[in-house]
Amino acid sequence: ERSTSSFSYSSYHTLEEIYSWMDNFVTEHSDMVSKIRIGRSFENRTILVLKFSTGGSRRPAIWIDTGIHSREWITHATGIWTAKKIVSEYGKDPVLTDILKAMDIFIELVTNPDGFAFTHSMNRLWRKNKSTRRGIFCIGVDLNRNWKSGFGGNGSNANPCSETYHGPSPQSEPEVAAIVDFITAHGNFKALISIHSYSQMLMYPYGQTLEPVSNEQEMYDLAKAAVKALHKVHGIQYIFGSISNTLYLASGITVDWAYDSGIKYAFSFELRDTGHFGFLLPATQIIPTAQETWMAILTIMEHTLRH
Ligand SMILES: O=C(O)[C@H](Cc1ccccc1)CC(O)(O)C[N+](=O)[O-]
Ligand SMILES: [Zn+2]
Repeated sequence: ERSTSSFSYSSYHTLEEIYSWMDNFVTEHSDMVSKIRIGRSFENRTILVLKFSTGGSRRPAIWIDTGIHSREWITHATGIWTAKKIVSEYGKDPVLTDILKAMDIFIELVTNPDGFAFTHSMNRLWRKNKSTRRGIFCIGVDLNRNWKSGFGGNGSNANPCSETYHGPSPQSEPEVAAIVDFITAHGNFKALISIHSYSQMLMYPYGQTLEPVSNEQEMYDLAKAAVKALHKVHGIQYIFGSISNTLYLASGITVDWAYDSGIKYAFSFELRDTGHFGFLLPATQIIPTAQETWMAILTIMEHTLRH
């Protein structure tokens, strides 16, 4: 494909189609968008991040990742639509324009490329990455349990055959280490949004404990405002709160690491639906889901800009 004009934002795509779209997208928006390779996956696929910037150097930054769990296809599709929305709205939407005049946005669309390829080739419901180790007879680590904060705690599993296997050590997985190294080296991230599906929830740390974060009231109020903005678009109801309170204990997760690393506005979405289709959400819901999620993301980004 030579241009993004033939790309369908209302369809699910393969890894190759997404990587090809990224190349065309960067070419077509080279004034604002660049592509950064932050590492390689276990099976040696390149791990790519899109950077949206209108200038400056090392501006305060916002991180968005989708697809850390490979079967959650609505999240990659939402991320792609969001990338297109950012370049379309700059200079039009005053809030987004203000954000991009002061901050940079980084989006990692395929955070688990090996798992994603596997959901297309062999097992649509694969969740983990595809790492293997000598003497271990089950494949893959849950990349949302492999982070340093609370590693190995309740809400993660030491059994390699578990869907929530935390791996042999924190950041043992190249897909996690690549993000940790990139965000740590950058050193100026103010917000992190890690997008999952499904359940229709907007959550914040901690997952590892029921203890509230220091800015719990602020996070609660921001999540409430974001969920309200989301609901206004298509009437979809989200619940919100801390991960441990709203969902269950989960240890070694992305947003607990981000929060403990000083990224105070760390959130995790669970997109549509509430279980009717689950991970197999029909493609007809991609654009409606992305449209409503955009309003919540914009709310979080604006708060980050202004605080
Ligand atoms: O267990 C998980 O990692 C997510 C819930 C979650 C999401 C963010 C931080 C901690 C937990 C649930 C899901 O999105 O993976 C759906 N699922 O259980 O497959
Ligand atoms: Zn998930």
